[in-house]
Amino acid sequence: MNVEHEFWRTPAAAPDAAWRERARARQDELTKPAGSLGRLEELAIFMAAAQGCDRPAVERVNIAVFVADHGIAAAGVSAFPQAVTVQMISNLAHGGAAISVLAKQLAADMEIINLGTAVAAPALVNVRDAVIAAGTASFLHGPAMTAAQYRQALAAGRDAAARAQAAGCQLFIGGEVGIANTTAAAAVACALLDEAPVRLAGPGTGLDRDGLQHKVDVLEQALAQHRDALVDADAILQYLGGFEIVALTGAYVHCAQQGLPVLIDGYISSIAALAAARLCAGADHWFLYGHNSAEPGHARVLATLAGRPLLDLDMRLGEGSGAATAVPLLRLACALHNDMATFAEAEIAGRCD
Ligand SMILES: O=C(O)c1ccc[n+]([C@@H]2O[C@H](COP(=O)([O-])O)[C@@H](O)[C@H]2O)c1
Ligand SMILES: Cc1cc2nc[nH]c2cc1C
Repeated sequence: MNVEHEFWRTPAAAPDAAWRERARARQDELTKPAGSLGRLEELAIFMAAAQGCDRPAVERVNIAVFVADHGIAAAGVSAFPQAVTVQMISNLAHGGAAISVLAKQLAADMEIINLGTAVAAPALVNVRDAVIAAGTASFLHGPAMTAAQYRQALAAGRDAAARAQAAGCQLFIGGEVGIANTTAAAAVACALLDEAPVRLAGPGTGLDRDGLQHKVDVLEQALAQHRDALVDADAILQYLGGFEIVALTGAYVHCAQQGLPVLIDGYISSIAALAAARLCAGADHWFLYGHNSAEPGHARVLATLAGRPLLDLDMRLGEGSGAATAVPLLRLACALHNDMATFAEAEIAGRCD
């Protein structure tokens, strides 16, 4: 591996403490009892520190949806057939996917990035071709991807984040689609957290009880088989991850290194965020968490990241949909911070003490 090009090893600096303190002082001057806007105050303070300014904004949002297939799908671990992944590329491109609708409502820029499906996707003008292979290999039979493919997937994510930043984006959202990716993500999380599959695997797209038991069995078998190889986060992602999971990881690392705040989506995205924090010291300082996924293992992953999701709507779709749904809250938090009158401006009496 060429050490010079291992961008994911460079630590991320923390958001600016001086701007954070200035924003906190402003919040205390606004016409409300201090702290009465609760976490909306914290959100605005975070954005002011992240953007290094006293009037933060979340108008320009970029959503990058990474799509890839998974060899582990052949083990029967999803409620849906693998063909859905490639079919969803067309749906995303034609505006029919949930995230397409949300992106339009938010006036967000959306990129669809094809990292490789079992059946090749049709060429579509608004789908970026970043195909690495026709999906990963099954991690029941060997590593999910080669070391070269791992680096390629990280770089695909980094490049998407770099394009977003070059376009002036103020908030980055990563989304994913990939049948069976809750199994790959669970495998990565089990290895990173040294947890048993029964604690982190869930129904995904809708497995029944027997289906979930089979998924747990598959995960136990794979983790036992690769135990000696899973020496660090790089090996864990290479052996057990998926192209879209690794691309999300690369995108989050780059955002953090460039000081671009990220709104993390659900189960798969949060596991990529955990991996990013393991690869790149300080990356998680730049992460906000959009929602609490209904996938049961999500809470355990968020607890490790000390992430407090903004919404709890029983969503479990992926695509970036939970994060996108939380964007209006961030916008409102910034509007309150920027536009409310201070006590002095409104000539309102302050606290008695
Ligand atoms: O993001 C989540 O919390 C989430 C939870 C469950 C399922 N998903 C989506 O469902 C797909 C994976 O589910 P599965 O059952 O095929 O592993 C994949 O396309 C994900 O985007 C996403
Ligand atoms: C239809 C469908 C849409 C999705 N979007 C993300 N994961 C998905 C899984 C399915 C099955």
